[in-house]
Amino acid sequence: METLLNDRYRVIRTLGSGGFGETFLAEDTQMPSNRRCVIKQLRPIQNNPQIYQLVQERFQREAAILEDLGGTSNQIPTLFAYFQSNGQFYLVQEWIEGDTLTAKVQEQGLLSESAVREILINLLPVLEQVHNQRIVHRDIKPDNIILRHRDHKAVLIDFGAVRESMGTVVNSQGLPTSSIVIGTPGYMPSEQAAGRPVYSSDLYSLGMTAIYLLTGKQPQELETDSRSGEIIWHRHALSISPTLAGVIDRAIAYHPRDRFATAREMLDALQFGPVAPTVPYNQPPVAPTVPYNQPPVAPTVPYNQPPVVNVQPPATLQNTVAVSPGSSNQPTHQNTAHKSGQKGILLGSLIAGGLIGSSIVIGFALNKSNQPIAESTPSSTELSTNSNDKNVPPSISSQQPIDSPVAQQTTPSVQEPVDSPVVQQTTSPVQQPVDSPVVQQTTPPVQQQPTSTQQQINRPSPEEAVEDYYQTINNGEYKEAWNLLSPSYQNNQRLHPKGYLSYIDWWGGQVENVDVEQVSLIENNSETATVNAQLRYLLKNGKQSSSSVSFFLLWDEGNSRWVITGAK
Ligand SMILES: Nc1ncnc2c1ncn2[C@@H]1O[C@H](COP(=O)(O)OP(=O)(O)OP(=O)(O)O)[C@@H](O)[C@H]1O
Repeated sequence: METLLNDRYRVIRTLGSGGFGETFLAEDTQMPSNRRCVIKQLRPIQNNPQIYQLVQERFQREAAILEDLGGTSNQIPTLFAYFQSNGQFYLVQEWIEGDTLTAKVQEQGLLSESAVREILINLLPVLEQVHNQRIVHRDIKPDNIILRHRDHKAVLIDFGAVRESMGTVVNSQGLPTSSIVIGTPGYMPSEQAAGRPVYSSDLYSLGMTAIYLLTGKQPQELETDSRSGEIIWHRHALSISPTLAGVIDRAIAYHPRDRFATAREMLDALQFGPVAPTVPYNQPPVAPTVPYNQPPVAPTVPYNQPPVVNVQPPATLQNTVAVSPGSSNQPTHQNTAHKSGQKGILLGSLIAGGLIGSSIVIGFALNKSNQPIAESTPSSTELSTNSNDKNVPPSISSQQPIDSPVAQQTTPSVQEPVDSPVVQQTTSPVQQPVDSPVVQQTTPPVQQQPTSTQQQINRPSPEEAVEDYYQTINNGEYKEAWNLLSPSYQNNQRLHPKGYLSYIDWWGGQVENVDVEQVSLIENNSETATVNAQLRYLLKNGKQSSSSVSFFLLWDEGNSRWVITGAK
């Protein structure tokens, strides 16, 4: 049966379907040529009339930005129109006839160095324009770059901000903010995964894209150096020049300050090189970007996670995901990112590097299947996310993360709900979510670092941190609670196969309340702590269960809070 969207656009076929809705190729029946166009359907994450108005406003704002962008570069699809229908939002865009870079590699094999250089040289001026308009694309990857047939130019599609507007919620201060961050595991650097994208986040994604073109390897297929966290990719592209390798290395540096500051800088290095690579080309990637024991400044992520290498991710990990942003209202900014310091490097690399692949930050929603997300009972155990496991009551095991999602329909066993992570909100400077995901904000005020004495005085106890974590959940502040988990925990694919969506599916969808019946400190030093907690879950279906969980906490100096790095 013929579908006519908005009484105007005749759908020819579906191009794809993601977590936000479908994308159609259509023809415009109200144009003399019946010109073809791409219609992207977007569904708000929350089906809530109060939120709808906010989503609408934000959608309009972001669409206006897209219109501007399309008008300034012919390597960005023109926005023809936008409309709303049946509670859903639609963008009508120029159809770019061509092949995505993914399709190109799949069909023709690896690209040569000169082809990759040409693509980069072709795209970097576009990115420069985008960044000059204070916009971060947020989802650069081979799937989102189309080589246009007519002129062989690279066209950048699928800007993240409009999709991000679908995650608009009201924060605890009553202000609209986005509950999600858009990005693709492996292509998205850690600061973006934490909700603080900067311009060079796009350069990172472009660097990872170049690696894919040269090696055919998705980020998750690349190993990460266990000491430095750097991505090991040179061995898969031995014949490329030191100049290109150096440019890519610098683009994919874990820390934004080690990357090119601008797209223009990267372009110049590519054209006029050489640049000093973060890791000398051909040298075994042992040397970290910065010394591992360099004094950290406000780590945003724990650094003592076991390194992971060569994780084979599910194929879906190339998909764009929506992720809970960092709990910061602070605008995305490099100053903020600088605070991560060295501590963040290893973990970040784990994330950015490819570990990600399997675990990253992953978001949610965007599961391509339209199936409800399996949410596992949060338990220090993790509920398996295998389809076979979906109906199995989660059990607690040392391997199971606490708040893993699993679509669990059965009555939780006593061991089931365990849960989760931790961290304390009260003393941490609250990082506010960025208001407009699309527009890069200006420099946030630099947080003052408390003195060590102050820190000791103000530091909440680990037991309080665990209690506060559950209080946050009981208050329905799921995003805040999620941000109390370390990135590696958030990114645990086993526990959070759909990232934040898995998390809220469990906590918001199935758990009514959690009582922390008892907490006891097992171990505590200046950096880490272990807390045992006796938890009692009241589920929305009326069932109750109890479990005893050990939480592992890491003191996050920069944010003056404990974060949960694991549980069993
Ligand atoms: N303007 C465009 N011109 C041509 N093809 C496009 C355009 N926009 C998207 N496409 C193609 O349509 C297909 C689906 O696009 P879409 O952006 O929905 O991808 P997705 O990754 O499945 O969704 P999402 O990123 O929202 O989860 C992809 O193959 C993409 O290359």
